[in-house]
Amino acid sequence: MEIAGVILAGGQNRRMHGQMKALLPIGEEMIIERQVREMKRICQQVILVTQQPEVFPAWVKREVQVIGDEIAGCGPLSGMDAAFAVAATPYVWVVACDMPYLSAVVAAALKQELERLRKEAAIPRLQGKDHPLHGVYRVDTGERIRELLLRKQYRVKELLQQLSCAYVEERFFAEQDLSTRCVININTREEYEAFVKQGAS
Ligand SMILES: Nc1nc2c(ncn2[C@@H]2O[C@H](COP(=O)(O)OP(=O)(O)OP(=O)(O)O)[C@@H](O)[C@H]2O)c(=O)[nH]1
Repeated sequence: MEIAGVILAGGQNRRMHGQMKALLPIGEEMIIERQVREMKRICQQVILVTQQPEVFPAWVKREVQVIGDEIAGCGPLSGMDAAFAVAATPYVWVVACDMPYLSAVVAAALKQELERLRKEAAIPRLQGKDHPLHGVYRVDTGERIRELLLRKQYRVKELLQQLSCAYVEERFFAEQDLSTRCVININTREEYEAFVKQGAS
């Protein structure tokens, strides 16, 4: 598939009172376990970008490449910048560490769409909202990310404006029988508790 998976886990988890969201259990597994398993279905390389490698269990360090931000703490673009620099594939699938339902099937479809339309990124756009943190990018867009960081432009929205993007909407998901729940993320304790209560699996 020529694609690397990137899990961004360098945020401050403020809305979760500092608790690392990647380690939250959903059903039998932690989110990170589900994510690594799902990414390995299509990715030759899986990269975890975090400033807190010590909180992750030892198996994570065996299974994935753990790196830190180079330009630290400026939001998701910091993690993307570091990961794109070490990715050894032409494409990169980026996710946030708080997405339990990320989908390899969706990522593969995004990559195909990106190639078909000869774009630089393929981004889900659902109910009018863009989801760059379940997006597929050409790895050479890393240069643009670095430039943005050096100009102190830290918004992912800014990156999307600079790239030629294929925006993939509900119709695409429906036509290919893909679930849109891949973009769900958990930001707060309340959201997490609601998730567990409804018996999320
Ligand atoms: N590597 C890296 N990842 C980041 C950084 N900032 C945010 N992220 C990740 O990007 C994703 C989206 O981040 P947010 O939800 O905006 O921030 P958060 O830290 O998770 O949560 P809050 O502090 O509650 O806003 C999460 O997976 C974060 O871990 C950063 O500076 N570096």
